[in-house]
Parts: sequence; C-alpha cells; structure tokens
Amino acid sequence: MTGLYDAPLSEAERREAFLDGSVPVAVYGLGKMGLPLAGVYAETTGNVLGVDIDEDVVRGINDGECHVDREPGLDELVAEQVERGHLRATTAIDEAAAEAAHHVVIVPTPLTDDRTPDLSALEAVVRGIGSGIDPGDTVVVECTVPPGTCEQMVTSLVREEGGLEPGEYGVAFCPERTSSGRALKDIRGSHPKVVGGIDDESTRVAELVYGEITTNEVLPVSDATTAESVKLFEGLYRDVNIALANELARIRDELDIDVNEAIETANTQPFCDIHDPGPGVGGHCIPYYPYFVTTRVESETPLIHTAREVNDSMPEFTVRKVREELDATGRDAADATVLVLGLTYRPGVAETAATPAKPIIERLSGLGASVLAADPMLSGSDFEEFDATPVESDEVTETDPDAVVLVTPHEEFLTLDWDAFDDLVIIDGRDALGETETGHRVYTIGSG
Ligand SMILES: NC(=O)C1=CN([C@@H]2O[C@H](COP(=O)(O)OP(=O)(O)OC[C@H]3O[C@@H](n4cnc5c(N)ncnc54)[C@H](O)[C@@H]3O)[C@@H](O)[C@H]2O)C=CC1
Ligand SMILES: CC(=O)N[C@@H]1[C@@H](OP(=O)(O)OP(=O)(O)OC[C@H]2O[C@@H](n3ccc(=O)[nH]c3=O)[C@H](O)[C@@H]2O)O[C@H](C(=O)O)[C@@H](O)[C@@H]1O
Repeated sequence: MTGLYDAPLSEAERREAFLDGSVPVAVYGLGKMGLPLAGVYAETTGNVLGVDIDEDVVRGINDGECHVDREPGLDELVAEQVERGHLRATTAIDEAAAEAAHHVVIVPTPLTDDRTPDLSALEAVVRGIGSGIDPGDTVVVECTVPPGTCEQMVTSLVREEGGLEPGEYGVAFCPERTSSGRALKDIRGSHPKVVGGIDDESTRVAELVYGEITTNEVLPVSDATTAESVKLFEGLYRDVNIALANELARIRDELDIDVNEAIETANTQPFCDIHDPGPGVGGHCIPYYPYFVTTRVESETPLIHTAREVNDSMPEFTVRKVREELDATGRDAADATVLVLGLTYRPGVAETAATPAKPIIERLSGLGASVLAADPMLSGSDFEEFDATPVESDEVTETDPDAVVLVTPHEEFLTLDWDAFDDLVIIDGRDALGETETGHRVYTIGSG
C-alpha cells in the first residue's frame, strides 16, 4: 500500500487501509507530546515507527518503557503497543522516511535567543522525510509553527530533498491542542481536531486520518496557514488574558482588595474569563507563540508586545514583594536566605523552558540573598541552569530560610509542615496555599 494522497480507493477503502496498518506511519519527535501521539496512532493503526535523535529515548521505547512522567495511561499504552509490535522507535530518520507513507512531525519549535522562531529541528526532519518520501505520501505537521510554514518551508524542503511537487503528496497542519498531564485524553478527543491542508486532497486525507484518531469532531479549515494561525491565536488569547490578570495583581495593593476574589467573581459573567495572576508565564508555548506571529508581519502589534512585557515583569514584581515583606519584618533581603519552591514552568510537568523561577532566582541572588531551590520533577544536573543551591523536595523543612517563594506549586509542596519553619515570610505565587493556616506572614500574588 502506498500513501492515502490521491489514492485510487473509495473513502471506505482508504479508511480500511489506514486502520489495518497498510499505510505505515512515522512519528518524528517522541517527547511529552510525540510519545503519547505515537501511542494513539499505534493503537489505531498497529503500524507506527517513532523517530527521535535521542538514543536513550529510542532505546527506552523499544524496551517498552515510557520516559514521560505523570501522563495517566501512557506507561501502559507504550508497553502494550511495543509488546504487540504496533510501535517501535529508531534514530534512523532516512529508513523511517522511506518506509512510512504518513509522516507526523512533532519536534520542538522553540525561540532563538533573539526571539525568532527556531525551526531547525523541523527543517532537519522535513529534509529527512523528503529524502524518503514517495508520491501519495502525506506529511502532517503537529508542532506549532509560524503562519505559512507548511505552504512555503515544508513544500520547498520536500522539493529540494525529494523532487516532489505539491499535488504528488500531501501536507497538512493539524495542531496539537494537548496539555501535559492529560495528553492521552486530549489527543483522543478533549477538543475538536483542527486540520488544514495545502490543498483540498491534503485536507481530505487529514480529515480521514484524524477522524479515526479522535473521538471528537474534526474541524477542516480553508488551508494550512489558517490551521497554523488557529493554534497561535489560542496561545495569543491566553498570553494576553494572563497579562490582564497580572496587571490587576500589580495594582492590588493600591485597590486594597483581594483581586483573585474579584476575578473569580467577575468570571461568573459568561463573557468574562480573566485568567490567573502569577509570578510569570513559562513553557515553550505560551511565551513563545506571540513571536511566531509578530516576527511574521510588518504591521505593529502593540497589544501582543505589551502583554509579553507585563507577563515578563512578574518575576521582578515577585522579588519586590519578597524584599518588601522581609523589610516589614525588619530583615534585609541582602542578608536573607530564600527558598524557592518549584522550578518547572507549571506543576507536574518536567519542563523548564522560560520558567519564571529562573529570573526570580537571578534577581534574588542579585539582591545578595542566598537562594535555595527545590523541585520534585528535577534531579542532579537539571538544577545547574539555576543560580541556587538545590534542596531535595523531602528535605525542604530541614532548611532555615527567612523567606519561601512558592513559584510552581507541585502537589508535594501543598502538604508541607509549615510549623517546621521559624518566623517565615511566604510569597505564594499562585494562590496555592488558599486557606491553609501556615502560622507565617503570607503575601499572595493577587490577594495580598
Ligand atoms: N508540550 C506541550 O504542552 C505542547 C507542545 N506542542 C508542540 O509540540 C512540540 C514538541 O513539544 P514536546 O513534545 O513538549 O517537546 P519535548 O522536548 O518534550 O520532546 C521533543 C522530542 O523531539 C526530539 N527531537 C528533537 N529534535 C529532533 C529531530 N531533529 N528529529 C527527531 N526528534 C527530535 C527530542 O529528542 C525530544 O524527544 C513543541 O515544540 C510545540 O510546538 C503543542 C502542544 C502542547
Ligand atoms: C491555549 C492553551 O490553553 N494552551 C495550552 C498551553 O499549555 P501549557 O502547558 O503551555 O500551560 P499553560 O497552562 O498555558 O501555562 C503556561 C504558563 O502560563 C502560566 N499561567 C497559566 C494560566 C493562567 O491563568 N496564569 C498563568 O500564569 C502557567 O503557570 C505557565 O507558566 O500551551 C499548549 C501548547 O500549545 O503547547 C496547549 O496545547 C495547551 O492547550
């Protein structure tokens, strides 16, 4: 069986070919998103080859192991699909590209240091696919990309490496609308699956494929660039709305109200969905996606930039609160020991990209404080990127800090024995302590 693009088959025959494994699938990128996606493709078609550049990732998967933590159901799915021969992994991208007829790309698309999209991994993978692609194949891009990437970059790389023209093979953008910690639920159908091809046949193939992958509806849009924009708009909406919440938290002291209470109450109005304030916005998604749009257009985009500035100002705001609260208890931050709890960008996810913990620690050290840091999802060398002394999460109550900053409220930190500390100042970055009586002086971002 060759690929589904322009296949001389009826809709039912195409579906049957996909479901019985006659259309070999390759998934490029086996990380927090790619591994669950490969698992769902494997349980659907029984014929998936995963590709990753990390030999440890490949070896672990071929041993039936799952390297992605805290994803309910993923350990079992990977073990079962590998054991049944439905899923295997390789670092040999050329082999995979030659063997597969349906190519799914979900590798990192981060930002460079000067805040332009870094599509180097995508380029490497699409070149690899181009070297092995056949007429009738389909390339599906799931990693988030700037608008126009599929129409332009993907087709020109396939032309360069494989000599194929659009119309001989398919390209579709099918955004991954998945959150870590609930990846299988999301991939299988928490949200409608958006699909957009560079031509109608590409859209049709993506619609058929994702009609089998998701239990939710499939939303075909006009073209790939529209689908790319849908994904980015979701992220832009979130960044701008978090910035509104953060700006309200910044004026909380002057209003002398609990802004978190006011936000929660305002949101009882169906047209209001103000998000949660916090110590900053991290991850390789929300803080990055705005630049995928602003670097793509000449027009001014003041709202997008201002939202980024507000969100990126929250680490400084958080450290200012540490200084003010220590000051109010007669202590100088310069002589203080500060314990930072939570370094990943949000609870339960082992990802430190753009984490606010990093600038918070840098600013605390800049004040002269000695900084301790704990995070149950990090170990050993993971702490090296932070200018702080690592503390085992189950040993934090053996430290004697003057202040604790709760940046990322992993569940392990919600049951801490606060009595073990003396005369603490606590900055609760995420209103995570709620009504917990800590017996210490607490400043909660948003609530005061
Ligand atoms: N993490 C998330 O919450 C979401 C991420 N996304 C998109 O998915 C992309 C991937 O995200 P994650 O899975 O979280 O990243 P990750 O960092 O967890 O995994 C990426 C995987 O790709 C592999 N890789 C890197 N370069 C490669 C190459 N040239 N060829 C083959 N494999 C390569 C890495 O070894 C790693 O195993 C993101 O860049 C983003 O655009 C979309 C929705 C949600
Ligand atoms: C529009 C949307 O909700 N996008 C989701 C987002 O997931 P992600 O894992 O990046 O987490 P997130 O909940 O958006 O949080 C990002 C950052 O923003 C912070 N955050 C989040 C929500 C909020 O009200 N306030 C706030 O400060 C978080 O602490 C975190 O540091 O980005 C994912 C992605 O695109 O990678 C996407 O699939 C997810 O659905």
